[in-house]
Amino acid sequence: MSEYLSKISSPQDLKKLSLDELDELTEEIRKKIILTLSKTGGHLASSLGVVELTLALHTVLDSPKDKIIWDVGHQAYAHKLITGRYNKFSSLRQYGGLSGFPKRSESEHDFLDTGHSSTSISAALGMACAAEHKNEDNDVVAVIGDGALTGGMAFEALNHAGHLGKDLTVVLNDNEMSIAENVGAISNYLTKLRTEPMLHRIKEDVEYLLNKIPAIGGKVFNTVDRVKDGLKYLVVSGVLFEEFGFTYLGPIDGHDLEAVQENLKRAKKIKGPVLLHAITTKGKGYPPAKNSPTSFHGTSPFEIKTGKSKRKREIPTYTEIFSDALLELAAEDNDIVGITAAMPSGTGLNKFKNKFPERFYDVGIAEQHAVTMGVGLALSDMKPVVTLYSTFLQRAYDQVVHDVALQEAPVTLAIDRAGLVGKDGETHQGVFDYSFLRHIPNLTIMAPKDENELRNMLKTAVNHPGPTSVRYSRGSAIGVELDDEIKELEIGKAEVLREGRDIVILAIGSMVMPALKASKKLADQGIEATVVNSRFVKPLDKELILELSKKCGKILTIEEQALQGGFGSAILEMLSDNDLNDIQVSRMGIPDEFVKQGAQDILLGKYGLNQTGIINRVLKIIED
Ligand SMILES: Cc1ncc(C[n+]2csc(CCOP(=O)(O)OP(=O)(O)O)c2C)c(N)n1
Ligand SMILES: CC(=O)[C@@H](O)[C@H](O)COP(=O)(O)O
Ligand SMILES: [Mg+2]
Repeated sequence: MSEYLSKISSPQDLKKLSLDELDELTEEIRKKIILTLSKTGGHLASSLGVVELTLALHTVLDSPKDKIIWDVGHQAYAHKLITGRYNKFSSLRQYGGLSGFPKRSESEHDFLDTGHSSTSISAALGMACAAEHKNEDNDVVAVIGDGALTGGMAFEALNHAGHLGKDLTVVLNDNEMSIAENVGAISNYLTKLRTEPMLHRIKEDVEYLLNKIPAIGGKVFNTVDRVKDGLKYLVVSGVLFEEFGFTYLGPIDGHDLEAVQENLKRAKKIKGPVLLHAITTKGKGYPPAKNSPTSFHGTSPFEIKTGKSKRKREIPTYTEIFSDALLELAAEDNDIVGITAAMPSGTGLNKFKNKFPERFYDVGIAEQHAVTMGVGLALSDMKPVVTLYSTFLQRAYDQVVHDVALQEAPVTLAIDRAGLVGKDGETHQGVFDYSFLRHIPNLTIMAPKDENELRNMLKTAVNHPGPTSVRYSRGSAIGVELDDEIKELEIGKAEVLREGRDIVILAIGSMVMPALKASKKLADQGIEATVVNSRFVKPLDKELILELSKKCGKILTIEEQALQGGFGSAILEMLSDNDLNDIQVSRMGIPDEFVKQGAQDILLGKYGLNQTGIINRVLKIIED
């Protein structure tokens, strides 16, 4: 029974509660999050880890006057619950419901729409600068995780914030985890800060004593300063952050509400940027999530008692097919290297990591670096497979242009979660990759119709002498039986799956099978469609497509991608370039809008990208 939580409609209500009452509230918040996510799924472990931090922030600060920016935003469920969204919380991540991330359109307490990592310090700095320009007296706090701190953008922002010296607080929520184990030198450095408390004690004691020495003239003062400076290097303190121009506070126990409150108050008083290092536990309060934070980072619905997932999947996912195919290819080819940007489980590279640890690289949340590191490997005769979600590849656009394509480096971009990803919503839909890759010279762009073709495309890609990309969907593949052998495909060759006189359907990737099924139903109504599995967005099978277009005169293109600049646009361009402007072309895909959250099948249905939608569209074209 909720005693406090249901009555909290804004952070102001929190301020009326005593510490003991706030403590009880943390329990209620955790229960509510666990209960809701057991039904909806979502980012459980991260959210459970910041409950005290959230209450401390909202009791010390005065939101919405003061601004709290959550990095990535996947940990902001407690924030949502106490900022007027308690009653809507069961709609979390559902179609039409509350977003799983902060959304400015949802609340006056959300200041930045997030989902992608490492943006918080930059945005917070911009807001701190704006406050100064406008003579406004408000605090700005960025809350960033240790994983998000591996992103280059976070360091660009620290660098600049320290230089500007504006009042800004960065709360570093250090739970020693990204989605998987956190990686890199910064992560090791944070471990030192956490694990050498003796050295902190010494530093604090000596500083205290030095401050007691009366400042008789500049000489002693300078000596004291120099000793203190030297001390920073002697002991492990937050020296790295201090060198960036920040005052370092911590490390503190991020679950000790009072300690966090006190340190936030201290930070408010300090001039210039402050970094408050809070140690938290991912999954706190729910043993299955605490024991297995990676599985409960983003979870599907689960049984509360055991933590067991309720999802039943009989057909393997495309990610699993990719993961096994890569293992098979790498077993025969020592040059194949796997790269992930902090998503070894999500991309299926975990298996590769276990089997070929010496050929596996987790670069942290650093997509740009992942791509250009791949270039270095490729230009040194290795065969890198850079495995990224479509939405996160957006981060590395220039690296693909300038480093991969310009030098024709044989890098394979394995683009997972391409198309509609579902409940993560706008920030994560992978619907732009054809558009931002298609115009880049030298790149070969493929998308498979089923699992066998994914395997074949992967082999084609790793053995191709130039840059390639293969994109595949989130979730289950088609369920076809796997061929004994993985075969290379001829670059730029499409496949005619069915011949018919009334219309030519040019489908690509995930849209091929629905188009084929639709064509069979249409045949029952006397409409005969040619169905082409286009396979390549670049190079297109020009000869085949021009021939079919001239013969039939009616084309329908179908893709799980933005229509602007996508596969259908490529067909239009090709027809126009060949003076075939009288061919009737219709295009199915995602219109010029950001795709909201919801289950994948709901979203596909909304845009007509399923069997029924295709049938309706063909009927309309034929009737017109
Ligand atoms: C640019 C980008 N790459 C990858 C991701 C996927 N991702 C989401 S959360 C996360 C880990 C974040 O770790 P941390 O900041 O420490 O937060 P925690 O979950 O530990 O609280 C990753 C890799 C992302 N959101 N954005
Ligand atoms: C917040 C974030 O970016 C990831 O946790 C993402 O939600 C993972 O998506 P998948 O569930 O598709 O792996
Ligand atoms: Mg973390």
